[in-house]
Amino acid sequence: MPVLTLYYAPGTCAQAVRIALEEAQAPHALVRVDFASQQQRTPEYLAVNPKGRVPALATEHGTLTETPALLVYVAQRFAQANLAPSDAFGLARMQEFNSYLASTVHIAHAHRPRAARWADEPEAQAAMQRKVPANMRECFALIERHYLADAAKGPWVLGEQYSVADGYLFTVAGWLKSDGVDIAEFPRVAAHSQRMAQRPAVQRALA
Ligand SMILES: N[C@@H](CCC(=O)N[C@@H](CS)C(=O)NCC(=O)O)C(=O)O
Repeated sequence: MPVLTLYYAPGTCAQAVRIALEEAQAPHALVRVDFASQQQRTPEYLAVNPKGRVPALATEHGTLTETPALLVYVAQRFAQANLAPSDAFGLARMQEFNSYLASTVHIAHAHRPRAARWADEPEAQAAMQRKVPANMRECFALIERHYLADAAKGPWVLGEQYSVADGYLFTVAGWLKSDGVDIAEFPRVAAHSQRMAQRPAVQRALA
């Protein structure tokens, strides 16, 4: 019986953690949370994660939430998989990138489902949804010109070293289409996603 259990829903930020677990070849169980039936708001699931969100990762020490925390946990627990830099600066750079995705891209993307709950305020709802593509473009333009600017450093977010940040970028880039943005507008992000799609661990995580 695996010690780790990942609570996830397909297409969500939990995919980044699935990719990390697959890359680490970490024994784990999966529990799919059914958003269609609002399972994330049931008392049973709120007992797992009081925030009513995925991902959540149950461990023998307790349950962790927040994607960047889960990613660094998997990287450090399965250190032999080399999914994070071991030096202080490199690790902080990876955390910087993951925090950027969580605090900007994720928020921009989440405006669409959150607006759907504002049925009693149709104008505010429409205004919020209209802004999603522009907000996503702003976030990805920064990723393209800042984090992926120097392709000569290597194919991954941190350069030569593949890390859990790559699975996170791949996951959020997968939201562009449904948010009304063509990934081709960001050629470095598009090339990164193509490289990611070829990794066996990513293919297992998406299966
Ligand atoms: N800050 C959290 C955000 C988690 C989050 O918002 N997850 C979304 C899926 S990507 C979710 O569970 N949404 C369900 C809901 O809001 O009802 C993280 O980084 O893990």
